[in-house]
Amino acid sequence: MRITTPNLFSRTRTKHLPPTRHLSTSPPPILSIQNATFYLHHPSLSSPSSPPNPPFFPNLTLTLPSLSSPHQTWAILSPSSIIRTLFLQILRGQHLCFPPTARSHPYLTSRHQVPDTAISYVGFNGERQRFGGAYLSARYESRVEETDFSLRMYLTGIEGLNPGEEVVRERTPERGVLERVVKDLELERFLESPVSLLSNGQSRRARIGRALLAGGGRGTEMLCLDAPFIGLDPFVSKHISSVLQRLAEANAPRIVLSLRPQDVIPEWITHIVYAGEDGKVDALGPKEEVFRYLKQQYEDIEQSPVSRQNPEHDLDPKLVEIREVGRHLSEKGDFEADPTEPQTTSIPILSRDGYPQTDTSTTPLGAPVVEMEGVNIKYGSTSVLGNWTQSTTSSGNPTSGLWWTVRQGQRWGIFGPNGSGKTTLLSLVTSDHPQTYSAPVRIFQRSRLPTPGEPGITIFDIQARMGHSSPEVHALFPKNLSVRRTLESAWSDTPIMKPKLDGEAGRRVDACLSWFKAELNPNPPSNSAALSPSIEVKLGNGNLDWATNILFGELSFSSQRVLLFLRATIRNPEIVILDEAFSGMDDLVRDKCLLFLSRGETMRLHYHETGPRPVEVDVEMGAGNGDRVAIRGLMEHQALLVVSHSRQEVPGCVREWICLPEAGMGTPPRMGRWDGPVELSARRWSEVWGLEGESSPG
Ligand SMILES: Nc1ncnc2c1ncn2[C@@H]1O[C@H](COP(=O)(O)OP(=O)(O)OP(=O)(O)O)[C@@H](O)[C@H]1O
Repeated sequence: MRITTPNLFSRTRTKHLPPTRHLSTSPPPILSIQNATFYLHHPSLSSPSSPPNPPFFPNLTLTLPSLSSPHQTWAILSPSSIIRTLFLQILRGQHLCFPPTARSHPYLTSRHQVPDTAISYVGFNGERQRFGGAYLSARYESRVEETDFSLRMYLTGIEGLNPGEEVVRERTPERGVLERVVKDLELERFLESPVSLLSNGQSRRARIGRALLAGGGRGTEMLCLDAPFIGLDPFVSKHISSVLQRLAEANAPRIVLSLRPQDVIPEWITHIVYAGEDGKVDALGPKEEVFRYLKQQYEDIEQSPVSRQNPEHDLDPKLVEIREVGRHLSEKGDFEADPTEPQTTSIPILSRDGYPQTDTSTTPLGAPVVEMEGVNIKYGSTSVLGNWTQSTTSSGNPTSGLWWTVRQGQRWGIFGPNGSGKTTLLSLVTSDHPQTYSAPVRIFQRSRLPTPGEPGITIFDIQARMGHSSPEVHALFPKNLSVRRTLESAWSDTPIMKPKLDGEAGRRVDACLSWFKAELNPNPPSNSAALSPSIEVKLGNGNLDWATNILFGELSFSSQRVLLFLRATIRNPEIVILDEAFSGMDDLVRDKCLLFLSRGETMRLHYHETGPRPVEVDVEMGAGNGDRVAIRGLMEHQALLVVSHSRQEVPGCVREWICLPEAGMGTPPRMGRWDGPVELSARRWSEVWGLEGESSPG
């Protein structure tokens, strides 16, 4: 049974909080929205057979000043990536506004500018693709194509081979502007390098720099940055935040950010718009006021008599949302929630993927699947991985290069600052890196080159025994494969080759599609919420035709990430590599994937009054479900390698960790072992970053 608390959210009208006074001599606002509602398609064209076309931000009233005292800098805070992006797009004049005159850009109009060019948007989905989309192996070729453009060319937008004089004049930044932006973003040493070589963190900074320099650095009045801190290490995040603060406070340009509830909200953000998953703005105004409102909502839910009397029942989705947002904000110290009465419950605390605070269980370790014995990866004279001496467990003596062994049954977290070599390390495991041939690396106990009495292992052997999801795989994945074919491609050598499927493979594909249909089917039938996936599978009710008709490229970014995560894990391969695999997913979707990674179809997350809790599916369905389970999660013969910059995205099963040093430091990597899931202990995360005793870096 589902409990709703109708009165809690009866205030569906936006909470408008007191406005800041504008200077009497102020120029007109840069954006004015007066009681407007937005649509993706014209509402009069909607028919019962057309895709859903809900109104967004209904009856929104919002004014962004072009200049104000005290200074205002706005951010949109939402748990939904789609809503965050839509909001920023709406600021730029995109999407249909009703009534059409309700949205205007008076400041731009007074200067004969148009939002399309004067307001820039920088999103961070599919970054690699925009950098030329070379496959990962191409990134490591020692000779880069001469036509590959340099970071300097990318930043100015002068990328063609023979740009016209006018283009060059228009795009060349004023003297000193390029140098300042490059210095601020710490990109000086990469200026003449091909952009295809940049790490994820470096390319993120490059994209911000390019937006700042658009039109020669003269044209951008406002810069909308969509979740700019995803994928950045805590130190780079701090640095970029201070650069943005300086720009925002100088109005050069004005900055609007989108933020996830778990992001550190920069101190210099003064105003917030909070919009829920349903696309409605619940509150907007000065940050402190919005926090006060969210805190009140959060505490109302925590103390709601309706849900307290029924702690074992699922909560209404809106309550789940506010509760999750409130939990993130109070954990980060954005507000201090009043302690609720302790719950008398005998249920032990578990991470969202079902691991206890201190985990005493042991997974038997099997054979080594990755062995690195003194790896040092260099380009010319610059070493990017392994430029250190390290004590090895075998000899105990300091030896040069990276020494690292991964065994079956181990779950590793690979951490380190942006540019420290995490992706390079994984490219040696997947054998995408050409130096895998010469470096002392053994995969599945074999080298790439033959050794006396033993043939070398081929790339097809290696990749058939691995599942891999990463931003690079995502950027290059063929967009025209159907949802079903995407999953089936786990059984083929390359995504476009015909997969070799058997009955078991088909059963697994169907199980994933049923379990994740809410996340993967953008046009669910109206009655689809009635049954939980496990019950639907049991009853054989699930019609999965949609998965053959919908293409990978038609899904949202978050759903594409879900699909690639499933493709990496569906076969239970010997090595699973999840490189930033959960970044860009919305919180609740990510939690569902994390639980599926470890427990497959055997557990489901329930959102109770006492918080989200994984429960055995057998309990939900009655005993006897065991024989119907096609996917049970990670198994003993598998090794897991995870790269993430965000604690929330690290699976609860990860125990071993390695933290690579900042490039050029010459210090060895630090390694350790956690005694439980990192989700339940900020101390464990601080340990990785060498910050014990300090507040958690995120
Ligand atoms: N072919 C190449 N030539 C020169 N330098 C390269 C090449 N390929 C990668 N690099 C450099 O190697 C360093 C390590 O990059 P890598 O992508 O492995 O870092 P990372 O730890 O994964 O970073 P992030 O967290 O930002 O994703 C970076 O400074 C990158 O610019």
